Amino acid sequence: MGSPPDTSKTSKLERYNSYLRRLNSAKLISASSKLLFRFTLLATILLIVLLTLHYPVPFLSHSSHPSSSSSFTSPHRSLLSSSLPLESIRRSATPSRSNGLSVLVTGAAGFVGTHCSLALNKRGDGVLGLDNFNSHLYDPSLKRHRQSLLASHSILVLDADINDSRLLSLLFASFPFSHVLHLAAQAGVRYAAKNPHSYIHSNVAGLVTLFESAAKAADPQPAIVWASSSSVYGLNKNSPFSESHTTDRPASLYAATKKAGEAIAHTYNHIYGLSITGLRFFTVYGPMGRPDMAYFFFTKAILAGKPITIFRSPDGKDVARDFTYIDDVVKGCLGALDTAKPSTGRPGGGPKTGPAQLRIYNLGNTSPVPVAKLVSILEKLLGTKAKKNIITMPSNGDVPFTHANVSLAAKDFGYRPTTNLSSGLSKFVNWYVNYYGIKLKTSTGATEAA
Ligand SMILES: O=C(O)[C@H]1O[C@H](OP(=O)(O)OP(=O)(O)OC[C@H]2O[C@@H](n3ccc(=O)[nH]c3=O)[C@H](O)[C@@H]2O)[C@H](O)[C@@H](O)[C@H]1O
Repeated sequence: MGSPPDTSKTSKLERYNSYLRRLNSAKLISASSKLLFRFTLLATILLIVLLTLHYPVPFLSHSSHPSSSSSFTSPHRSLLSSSLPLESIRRSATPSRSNGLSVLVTGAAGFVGTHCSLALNKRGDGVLGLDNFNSHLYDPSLKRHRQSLLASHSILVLDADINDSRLLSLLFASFPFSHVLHLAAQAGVRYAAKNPHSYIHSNVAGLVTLFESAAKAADPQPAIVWASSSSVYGLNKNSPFSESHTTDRPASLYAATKKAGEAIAHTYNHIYGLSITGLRFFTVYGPMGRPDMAYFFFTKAILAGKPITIFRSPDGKDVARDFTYIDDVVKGCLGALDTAKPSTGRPGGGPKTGPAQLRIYNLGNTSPVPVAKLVSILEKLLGTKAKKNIITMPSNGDVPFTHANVSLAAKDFGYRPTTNLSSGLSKFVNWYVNYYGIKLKTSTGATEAA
């Protein structure tokens, strides 16, 4: 019998060949992954270049723009850090008086935002404004007008949404704001039934974005004063409304989002030590006001000879509001800013060093006036009779009356409203006829367009 063939050499050879095959395929894989990596890198760079060319950063500063709008369905693109006008921001936000505040005002081209920004600037505080100039409630050309007015006082208003967390973080990281006056919000009680998600977007998501950025990106953390609303009292029957009353029966989604905001404020105060003050505004009116509010569109309709609808409560009583003049509200906002204590959180959202201030105040006029009376004041001021259509208040989120007790704000920062509805509306009408170029023929006669 012959000896079995010697296979040890052939199997060694096979093992060596298989090793070479593995090595080659590994090289192939590595070469192709390198190629893939380079290709991906190149494609990404190309994409970035293309995006930058096609979508230039939307930035508006002191210029007046005809009509740009944004909404929660098409949020603003974030401002890139390289395109932030840091020098203009610094100039606008730096106080001109010693120990002045440096305030980031959100909603600065809004009604209350504009008046507060002007008042802060007048006394030497620094102001940087943000506004998204949306067209939800009224034609944003009035917001552009307010922006131009602010620009004439060297106050910069950036075209930006409070949901832009990247921008907010950049701003907080770039400038040490001592305070935030947060007035950007989706306002309007009845509009909430038409566009509910805009309220969630601004009053809930936007508020969280602001608190997050202030808590985690700012060093030092600013103190925050923000706009809540009298509407949180909802169907509360105790009058006058006091901060100690329960607010668990909101009548509109608007009210519910403001109430949610107060709860969210509590959380950020508790966890991150943000100093937060909520101000419950009571139907604020005056020059440069909101065209969607009753006193404003009643004026327009009366002058045009068109009918107006006046609501009566379901029990047949007059509907009444604690109408509050803008200058009084501005004094309240400044008082709240001046008495706000610093936040106690550590930069980067670290644990707070101790409890921080958490406050809520009513800012009202303390004397409710029936809507029918407001109309009769307007009739006198405009010299024209209104065509009135009186109906029972539809179930649209409205409440029958509001009435503020302001003793807490009076005690803590000397808040004392001084303007009654007649003199406040007189100032509004003067502004209105000037702004829209309307001539009142005589003090008691008819009116005509200029
Ligand atoms: O304090 C607030 O928290 C809110 O104030 C404001 O809400 P309101 O008090 O509802 O003001 P506004 O619409 O001017 O109606 C005034 C009166 O006219 C009555 N009203 C209204 C419309 C109409 O066609 N007829 C009518 O009688 C109506 O029934 C009411 O009695 C802000 O808009 C809101 O954003 C929020 O800040």
